[in-house]
Amino acid sequence: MTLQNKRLTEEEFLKQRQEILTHWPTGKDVDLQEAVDYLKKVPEHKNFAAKLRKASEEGITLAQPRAGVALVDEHIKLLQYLQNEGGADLLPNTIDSYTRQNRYNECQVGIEESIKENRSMLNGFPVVNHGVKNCRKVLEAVELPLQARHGTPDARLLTEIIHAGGWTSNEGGGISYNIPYAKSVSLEKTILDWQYCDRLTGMYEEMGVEINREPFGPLTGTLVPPSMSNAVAIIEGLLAAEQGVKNLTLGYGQCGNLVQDVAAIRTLVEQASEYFKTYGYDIELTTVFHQWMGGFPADESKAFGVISWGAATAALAGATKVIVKTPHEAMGIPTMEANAQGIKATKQVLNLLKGQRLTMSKELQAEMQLIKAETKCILDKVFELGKGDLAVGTVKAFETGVMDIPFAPSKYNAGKILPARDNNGAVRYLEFGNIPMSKDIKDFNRQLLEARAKTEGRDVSFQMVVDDIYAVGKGTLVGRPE
Ligand SMILES: CC[C@H]1O[C@@H](n2cnc3c(N)ncnc32)[C@H](O)[C@@H]1O
Repeated sequence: MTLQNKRLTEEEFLKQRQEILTHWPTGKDVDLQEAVDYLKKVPEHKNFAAKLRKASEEGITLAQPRAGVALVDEHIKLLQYLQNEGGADLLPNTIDSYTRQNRYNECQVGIEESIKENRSMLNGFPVVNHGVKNCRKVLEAVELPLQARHGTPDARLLTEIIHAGGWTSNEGGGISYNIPYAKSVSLEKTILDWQYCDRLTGMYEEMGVEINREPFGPLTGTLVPPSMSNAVAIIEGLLAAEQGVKNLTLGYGQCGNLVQDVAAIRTLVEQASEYFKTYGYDIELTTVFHQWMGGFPADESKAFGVISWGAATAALAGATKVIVKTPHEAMGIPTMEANAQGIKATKQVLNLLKGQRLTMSKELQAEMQLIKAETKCILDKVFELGKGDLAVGTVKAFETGVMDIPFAPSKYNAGKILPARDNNGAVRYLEFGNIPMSKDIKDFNRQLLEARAKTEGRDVSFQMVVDDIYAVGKGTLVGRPE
């Protein structure tokens, strides 16, 4: 398959499908028509796209945790607890790391060990090994829509199984589930593989089943400048739309400065809508705001402060959905109770702020214009590199460092970009690498960092980046010198 941003033909799709469904025995239980018939019987209140639409119309922000354990019955108990005790509005199925690397044999070992040890020996739900019937068992045990949340470069079999299993949303994308999640998986391969996943979604839509797609907004979750993360989100949205996806949630990871975060969400909606219109895609667009994805304070009370700030920002931005963190974030996988506490704290704030929005101001306007201009610089270059083909342009953009994600493990990422916070905690570009920003944008970013340097009595330097990475965990937003 040559890479191009063009809808897969049925022949190209079915040829891949035949092979993909043999990658694990559970693939043989996937039958597209039977799956459509099952999905059409899923009640509306358990359809992810429908619930997002309702929230968007009502102007409310939904709360969704992350959660996943090795065994089906324990996973069901966990999700029921997060639904009933936590008050979650949407439910996740966080998938384990072996599944994300297509290492299903090791999942099998993890499942057996979990049974033996009577505790989860995997860091998520091994959905491919559990298969369609168990996905349906999970769906039928809860009263909320289900989504797969993972980090899978090749998610073709996973996507086939989750949707046949009645789950009506899938997170991920060819960039966002490669660059932050893999070291040596080619970007061309993951874009091709995610075109398959999006084409399958498009086929369900054409057969009358609504399926939501959610590119992974936060990327490395470490000081990613809003314009870089918005550029990735818009590209993955456009690539998905070309394959027939209709219902998209574009996302963004909280940086911490209120005006910048609200500007990022508002600009994401505006700019993505402009591109969908330009390229003739009729998309139902919603947004997801991820509570702080960087280092967390170990102290649980302080962690609740970070969680609540993320909830407040999501509400004031008017995001359709907020992804919830837990007071165990600094430790690792949360207990069921801690996970529920994160949701309850979040919903308390969402309810207190219901109907409130950050009003327009000259600062907010200026930040939106800056993010829009920076994002346009990046996307214009991507289209130019691809000679109009977005998929080809994206691969070339990463090869040349035009697109560059801070602190990404992938060897296909240039890693020349360096972000740091300005004096108000907004994330700025300290080093641009080969990112093609205009001179006035570069000067403006520099100016803001110089202002911080002056306040702190030190030079703009890499030390600022290091200080900012540890700051939130140590209790501040900006990493001031000690
Ligand atoms: C994207 C990274 C986030 O996913 C969270 N996470 C990963 N696996 C699980 C899991 N199995 N249960 C709950 N939270 C999880 C992790 O704590 C981090 O906040």
